[in-house]
Amino acid sequence: MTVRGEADRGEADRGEADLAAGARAAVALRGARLAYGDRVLWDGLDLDVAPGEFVAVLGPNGSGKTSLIRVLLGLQPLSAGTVRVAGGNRRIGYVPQQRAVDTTLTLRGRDLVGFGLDGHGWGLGLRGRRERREKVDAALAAVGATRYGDDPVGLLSGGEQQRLRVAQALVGDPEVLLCDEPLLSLDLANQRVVSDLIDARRRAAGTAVLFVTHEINPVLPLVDRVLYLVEGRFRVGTPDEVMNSRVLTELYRTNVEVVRVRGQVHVVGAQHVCEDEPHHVADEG
Ligand SMILES: Nc1ncnc2c1ncn2[C@@H]1O[C@H](COP(=O)(O)OP(=O)(O)OP(=O)(O)O)[C@@H](O)[C@H]1O
Repeated sequence: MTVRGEADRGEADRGEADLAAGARAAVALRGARLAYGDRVLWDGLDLDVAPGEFVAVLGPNGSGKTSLIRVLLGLQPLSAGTVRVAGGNRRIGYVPQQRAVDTTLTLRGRDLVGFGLDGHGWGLGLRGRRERREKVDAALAAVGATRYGDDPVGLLSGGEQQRLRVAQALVGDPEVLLCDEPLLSLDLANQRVVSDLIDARRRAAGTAVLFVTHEINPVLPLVDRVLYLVEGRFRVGTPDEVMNSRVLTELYRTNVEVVRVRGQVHVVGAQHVCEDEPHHVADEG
């Protein structure tokens, strides 16, 4: 048992409350630091993502968004701090960027979705095979892909392929869904379909969502909180708390104006920071 004096009790109680919140969270990062050599992508990152919460991860090229996803997938160790994901790596769904698939790919949609099921525990028996097929059928139906579930993936449109990737990520009933620019190169209608599918899932099943994106507007109505990364600095908060001129000017260290037009957020003046200047390391979190 640890004995502590009055003076440090407040601090310790806060620490315990923090630990309790972390234990309930679907994703908990504490004092997380990621550096490649002497280049620090982020440091001192504390983030709890609650079950069912939708967190958008924003930031310019090279700010470490994909690296954060890799840490959560267990593919990249932290340089310091801790990371915990509910259910461990087996309960994570992952939706990658939409990208062109070789048109000669003869793999069927339902096979692609089936890759999302852990091969273990299903057995080779009839019952295992039937349960597996039912799960895949349900996942195909949930994303509206039943019609083309038996077609070769290479012949499907980008939007249809992306629905299958969402089905693949969801078929294993994940507690955490990690999405890395899943709307890139989709038209507006398909952006809407894919983001609505993800939103429906987190509402129905309490799946926590971390959603990396360059463009917040297509998901703005769904976003509970934003993690905004810029050159080693970051802010976490609601879209209103983070996506405003004062906070983004601090983050980018240049004059940035955030304008809201018809419910959309437009960031003016930040683009040149990531396009013209080499990415460099900031020394603070
Ligand atoms: N394994 C690695 N070793 C060294 N540097 C790396 C490694 N992985 C990524 N980087 C560098 O870290 C930086 C952050 O990369 P990351 O892909 O996480 O950024 P990002 O925010 O997702 O960028 P983008 O928006 O361009 O996709 C990049 O400059 C990248 O070159």
